[in-house]
Amino acid sequence: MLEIEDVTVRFGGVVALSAVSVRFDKPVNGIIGPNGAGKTTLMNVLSGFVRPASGRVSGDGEALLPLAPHRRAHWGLRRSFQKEEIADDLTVFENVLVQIDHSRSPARSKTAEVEAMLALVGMADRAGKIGAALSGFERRLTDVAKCLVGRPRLVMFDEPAGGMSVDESRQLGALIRQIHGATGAQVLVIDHDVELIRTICEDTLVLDFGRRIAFGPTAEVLDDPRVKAAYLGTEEV
Ligand SMILES: Nc1ncnc2c1ncn2[C@@H]1O[C@H](COP(=O)(O)OP(=O)(O)OP(=O)(O)O)[C@@H](O)[C@H]1O
Repeated sequence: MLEIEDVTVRFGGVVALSAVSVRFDKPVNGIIGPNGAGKTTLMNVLSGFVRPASGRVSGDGEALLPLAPHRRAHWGLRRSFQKEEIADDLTVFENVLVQIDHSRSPARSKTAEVEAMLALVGMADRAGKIGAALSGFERRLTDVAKCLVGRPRLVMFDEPAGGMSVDESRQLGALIRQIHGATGAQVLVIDHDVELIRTICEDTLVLDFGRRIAFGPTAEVLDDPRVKAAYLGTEEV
């Protein structure tokens, strides 16, 4: 469970997040809002790139804000960025293995874990392909596998469907739905594709100008007049 309490972030005169509190306790949770609403800032607070002016964050009861970013990774925090981080000269298998190479588990169990996650994302048959030869979608799937090895507890996706076709976005959505069952990790997804959020997220947080304007079951939230008003003139909900 991820608990965010009273988190405020300021960049000079801009209040990017204003006393945001929310408790995510479902397997897959969404964060939506118009441009500049504070979505990425909230993920940056969780991953440790941005230090809030005030507030607390706990994951499974453990305070996360005092932990340096690498300690959060050790705790089980994973993040997939809009632009995937795939090494061009390594194979798909090696790109994923690098994530857990330092762990003390026996080599055989690390290999088995990488193979299992490549099978889950549908890349087992391309494990030997080098990064430079991958399509955009294959890079995304490899990046997801990287997030799933090493016992993740919280996996965050920042616009995972950006640049994907409708079919790829659907496949990615189905994969994201499987993460909790396969690894036990909770998932947080930011995306402008409201249909993706509607399909895969049990609960959704809506931010607007750094404030929480709605939170709860996704269908109810998307039907909320305040949410529709926030999107008016920008995007369809
Ligand atoms: N490093 C920074 N320095 C100054 N201002 C920032 C910084 N990062 C974000 N902001 C500002 O904070 C506000 C929230 O930005 P943020 O990127 O979190 O929004 P967002 O909801 O992710 O938007 P988008 O959907 O466009 O990605 C915006 O006004 C933005 O200009």
